Amino acid sequence: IKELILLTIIVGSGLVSALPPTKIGTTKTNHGDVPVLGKGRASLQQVRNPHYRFNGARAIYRTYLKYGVQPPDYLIEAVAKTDALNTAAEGKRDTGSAAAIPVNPNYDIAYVTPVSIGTPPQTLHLDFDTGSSDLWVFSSHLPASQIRGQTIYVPANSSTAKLLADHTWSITYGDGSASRGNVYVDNFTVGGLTVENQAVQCALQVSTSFTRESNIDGLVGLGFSTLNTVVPKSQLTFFDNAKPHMDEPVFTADLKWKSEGTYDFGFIDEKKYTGKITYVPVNTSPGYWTFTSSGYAVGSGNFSATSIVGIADTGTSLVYLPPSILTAYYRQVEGATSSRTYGGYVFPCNSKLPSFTFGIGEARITIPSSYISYAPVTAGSSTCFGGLQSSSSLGINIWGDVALKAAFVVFHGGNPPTIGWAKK
Ligand SMILES: O=C(c1ccc(-c2ccco2)nc1O)N(Cc1ccccn1)C1CC1
Repeated sequence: IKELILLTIIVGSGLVSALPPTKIGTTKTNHGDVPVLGKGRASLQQVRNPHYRFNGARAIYRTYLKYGVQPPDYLIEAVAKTDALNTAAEGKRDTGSAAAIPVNPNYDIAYVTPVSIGTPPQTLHLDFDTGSSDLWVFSSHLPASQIRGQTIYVPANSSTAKLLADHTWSITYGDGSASRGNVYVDNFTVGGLTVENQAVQCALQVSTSFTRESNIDGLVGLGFSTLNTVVPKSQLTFFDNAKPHMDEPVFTADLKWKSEGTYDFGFIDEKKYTGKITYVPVNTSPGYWTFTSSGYAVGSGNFSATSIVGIADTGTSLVYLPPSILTAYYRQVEGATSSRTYGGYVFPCNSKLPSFTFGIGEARITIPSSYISYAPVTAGSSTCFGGLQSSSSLGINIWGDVALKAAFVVFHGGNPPTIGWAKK
């Protein structure tokens, strides 16, 4: 009976898998292909259960029940105690969920998310940006001339703010915008998830494009911390600081066209997507969420299988792709031209636009044509600016909000990081 119990524990625990059978053929079931080993026989491949938490006492307890033997009291107590120890060992499990609000009701120029900083909490609306790794805010250190309606963070009014002496930062973005300043640490809360001693970079100077955007009070960098610009000691992003306290080392982006979406931290909300999530590898060296798309299709045309290396960037409004893809797309748009005046592809606003599909492995994400007719070049114009533009002057392909809002995107910060895409 002892050997039997031991064998039951080892196999029942799912710690080992059955040896792979020699496949003769396969038959379709709702669990995918099952190998058929001749008439009326099949063999099922076991796989490791990643969520399994070993509890030896429970395995023995189950064996007693299996043979109809009443488990002794000490065993019942042992099962409960082991479960409690497992949970305690895993530590507090935090998650957060916060709104991603378009800064402009008519055009998805950018999205902001309410955050709380300091004690008592100061609420600012920040642009969550997977294309950078600095968390910086409009602050009381800015000259009044550079503030136009933004909410500022006043570290002097926070009892938990601490200046990081002799630390400064300076960042320049791809569109030429820039900011610089000094650094505090303080409590930082997003959707109920708090990080204490988060580096909060306070702006002493911002470029005009930030001053003009009155609905953005700063940025939360969600790129890799290697990109952080604080000197002499670079600082960790909110995500890197929060990861050890979260159920899963993930955050997800569910951006929406002209409406409010969400950023979730520490969990994947199954209600926010349909079908399955397809994960692909991430190259972390550039510091961005860099991945390879498997190709594209214009409208209902054939899928062109071609590797497109690019980044998933919530902080960039549009999609920037190689010129060859742009030509293939805009060739289908009546009156489309690449305009030097407006700096990109424009077309008559009443032109019929095809959708644009991109590949994630075998999966396909389709950007509806309504997302690609981005905005009139100037208020009231009948010429519209395209949501797909050329990356030739950037040196990097960027899947910005126009693509991200067509999907549910999982930024998985595991070892190694991966990125997952699902339809919704
Ligand atoms: O804006 C940036 C961007 C973000 C962060 C940094 C940076 C410098 C130092 C640390 O981070 N540099 C950028 O340039 N885009 C998107 C983009 C948009 C338009 C044109 C070029 N690029 C980075 C992700 C590629």
